[in-house]
Amino acid sequence: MVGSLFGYRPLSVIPSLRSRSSQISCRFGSDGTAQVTPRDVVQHWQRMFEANGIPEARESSEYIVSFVLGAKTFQSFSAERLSGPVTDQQWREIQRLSTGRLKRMPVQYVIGEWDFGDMTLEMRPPVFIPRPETEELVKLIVGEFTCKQKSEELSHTQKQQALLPHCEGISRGILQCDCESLEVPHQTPVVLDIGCGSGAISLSLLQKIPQSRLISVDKGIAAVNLTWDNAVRLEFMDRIKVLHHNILTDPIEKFLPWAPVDAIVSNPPYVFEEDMQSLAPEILSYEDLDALCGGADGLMVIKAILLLTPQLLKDFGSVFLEVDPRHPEMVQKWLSTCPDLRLHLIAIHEDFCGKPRFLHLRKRKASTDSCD
Ligand SMILES: C[S@@+](CC[C@H](N)C(=O)[O-])C[C@H]1O[C@@H](n2cnc3c(N)ncnc32)[C@H](O)[C@@H]1O
Repeated sequence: MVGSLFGYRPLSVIPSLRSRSSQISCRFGSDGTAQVTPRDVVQHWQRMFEANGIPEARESSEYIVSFVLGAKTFQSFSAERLSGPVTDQQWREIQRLSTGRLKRMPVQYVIGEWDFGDMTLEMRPPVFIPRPETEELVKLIVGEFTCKQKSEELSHTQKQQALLPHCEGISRGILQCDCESLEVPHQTPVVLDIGCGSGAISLSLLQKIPQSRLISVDKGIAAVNLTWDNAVRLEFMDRIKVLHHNILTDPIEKFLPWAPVDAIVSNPPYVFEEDMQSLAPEILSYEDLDALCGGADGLMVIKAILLLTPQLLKDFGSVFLEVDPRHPEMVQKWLSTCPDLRLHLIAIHEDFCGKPRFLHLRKRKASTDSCD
């Protein structure tokens, strides 16, 4: 879950901003007044961040300056804009935001927004900031539904000949297609997202699977509110239900009106308790630690999710999970002790660092075995 813009260096002492601020170099405009350009400001704050041991100093400075000047990235500025002046008001705003970064606040919270896929989401502490690897999880889920939708247009024989290679093509991990499940229509899939955080997974699925409906739940009220606000911002309110719900303690009955669902997805808290202290100060000081800590073996919430499947998931429905690289083996072992769940691990996918990161499980039909 630890993505870019998060460093691991210990918090250093922050010297006075005033003394360093006066060191900014400036040019003079035609009227003789001092002019500070975006490039000067980026360099200034980069030096400030470096001097204070702030990780990713250059990127942090560029993001903050770009945000205040109304651009996504510093690279998108024209040469003309880069040499033009920064106004007093902009300079004060950059200074205000950069002061937050000097206190190790993640840039995503400093600027109050972040991109996930091609969507811009509002970010508010302490709601978990979506990590880039989770975009891979979304791609796998979208691939699964695309695969199933295409299957509806083919005969069974055609499916075996044409669809299975397609399925394999969209996976980078192990994949065994469960032929029977390809019969299940998924015209308007209902997906349950457990631990929705900012809404990153839910809203991406709504965007990429146009007929889908999402039930998004989180135990944190700040997360529930942020998911809803992001849904409003992206105009997905009609297709999403956001619920404040703790799957470890609250009764399952709340979900029954929507059950059984076609898929359950989650990027749950999965960090092993003993690894929590080695997380970056940005994470430890600002993000909700309940979004990260998965208990002693990182499996506390993962097991709770899998235990919901008998009541909430359709036969042949899928579960997609983001996990720690040690988890695929542990989950497989645990599932072998729970045959009643009828869950079958069909794929382990790697993240962009080559680590086994995503699990795809499928629920077998009660009295029959799957065909693989
Ligand atoms: C790692 S974050 C993922 C957030 C978001 N899905 C994403 O990928 O950016 C895990 C989320 O699960 C929520 N969570 C943790 N334990 C939970 C529980 N028992 N029931 C419901 N949600 C839980 C946390 O509040 C947090 O928002």
